[in-house]
Formats: sequence, C-alpha cells, structure tokens
Amino acid sequence: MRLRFTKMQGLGNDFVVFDAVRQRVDLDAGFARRLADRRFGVGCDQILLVEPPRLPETDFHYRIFNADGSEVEQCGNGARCFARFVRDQGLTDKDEIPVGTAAGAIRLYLEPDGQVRVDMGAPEFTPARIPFTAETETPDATYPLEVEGRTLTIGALSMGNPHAVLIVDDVDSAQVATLGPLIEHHPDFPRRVNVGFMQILGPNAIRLRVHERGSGETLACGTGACAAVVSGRRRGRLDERVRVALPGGELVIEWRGPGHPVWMTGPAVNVFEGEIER
Ligand SMILES: N[C@@H](CCC[C@H](N)C(=O)O)C(=O)O
Repeated sequence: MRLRFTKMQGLGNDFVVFDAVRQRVDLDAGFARRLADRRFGVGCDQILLVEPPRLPETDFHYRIFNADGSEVEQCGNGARCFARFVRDQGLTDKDEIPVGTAAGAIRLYLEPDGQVRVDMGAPEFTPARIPFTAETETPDATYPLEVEGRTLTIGALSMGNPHAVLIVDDVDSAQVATLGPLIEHHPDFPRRVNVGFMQILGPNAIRLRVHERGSGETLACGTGACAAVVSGRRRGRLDERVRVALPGGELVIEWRGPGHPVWMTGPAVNVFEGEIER
C-alpha cells in the first residue's frame, strides 16, 4: 500500500505528516522508526497523524510519534505544522482551529504574516501528573536530582508532556549529549522526560537546547521552549513575554502565570510531498 505524506519543519524540528482523514494509515512503532530513519527512511524527529476529531468541539485529532516509535502526548512545533498542513491540504478553511491531542484540546491561530500562534494550555506542576517522583510540590517547582554522583537542580513540569529544565551559564558548552539521555531515563521520571538546557540572557530573552525524549537533541522543541519560560518565571528570572533562541530559530513564548495558558508563536514550513510503500 502506498501512503502519501508531507515533510514539514518548524525551526528545523522536522516531521513526516500523514492525512489519516482521507487515507487509511496503520502506524505502529516499527513503521514509525523506519519513517524516521535518516538513512533507510524519510528522516524526521517526529511523525504526525492527522485524524478525524475524537474530543467535543474540536475539528481534528492529531497523534504524535517520536523517532523511537513511542507515541506521546504533545508537540509544540508539530502543532504549528499541523495547522499549516490542514489549511494547505484543504482539510479546513478556518484561521482558528481547535484540535484534540492525547494531552487534551488546544487551539491554533493562523496569523496573516504566516506565523502560527498556539494556545498550548496551562502547565501542570503536580509531581504525580508530570509524572515525577517527589514528596510534595515546591514553591518554585525546582527539585534536586542525583545524576551520576552530582546533584543537579531541575525545574519539573508538564506541558502535556514531561519536561526537566536546567539553567546553564553557556548553552554552547552545556552537556546536552551526556546529561540529556541520563536525565531522560532517570528513575524519578517514570515515563522518561524531555530535558531543556536554558541560558538566561535577560528577563525577556533566553537561549535553549533540548534533548528530546525518544528523539535525541533536536534543532527546536516547542513544548521545551514553553517549559523553559514557565520554569524561568517560576524561579523569578523571566518576564511575561520571552524570545527563545533555539539552534533552528526563534519562538516567542508568553505566560502570565499559574492557571493561565502558555502562548507560543512561530513558523511552520512545508518541505516536500511524497509517497512511501507501507
Ligand atoms: N518536538 C516537540 C516535542 C515532541 C515530543 C517529545 N519528544 C516527547 O517525547 O514528549 C515539540 O516541539 O514540542
């Protein structure tokens, strides 16, 4: 069976996107890994499946698979690509699109300048809901984490998916390749975790690299950018509107504070269309 797909990217975080509204797509972990393989497949960080709605008051459902084949709850750059995809493929003519994910419903807005603005929902800090092993929630949502004999300070929260955020002096020399996988698989994160390394430039600007659960370091992580700004604000270091410079480009993240949704604005780009044998 031949399946049509679109290759997309948001700040270099790249996706294979399937229209599973108009074609049947049986995606299992093995096929997801083959698609994501940069030598034997198409190559991508995540695979997105666009499906008919499952939640009330949504127009679509979209599912997210990491390069290792694991299905996950949320993806920020993927959300922006999803919005561009459903418009470009003629699946909707709306500029405001409510969509369901495994983490719940989110709302996306296609802006006149081509950017996509997303209401990512409110962050979750309750340790059991991240999920993260801690006796109680701390006032600034930071925790000590023992990693190979060192005690690191991490911010822990969920943006629908789990995130740990470290503050570093210089993101270029941060130990992303070594600490990233160790924290991803730390026993205190029973469903693994995405790991952000944040350099604070000032109250309105950070630099960020993210080791993503199930995909390794990517050029950008949308939920990682939201998590970093939220954690920076909980630590009293950031203002309400922050420019986040990632290796693949820039996002603007806005968050008023606990109980409020996080807003993410950035680009979503079509790269090419293709067909692959299932
Ligand atoms: N690249 C994404 C996040 C994708 C999922 C993540 N790796 C996870 O396992 O939770 C983004 O832009 O948010």
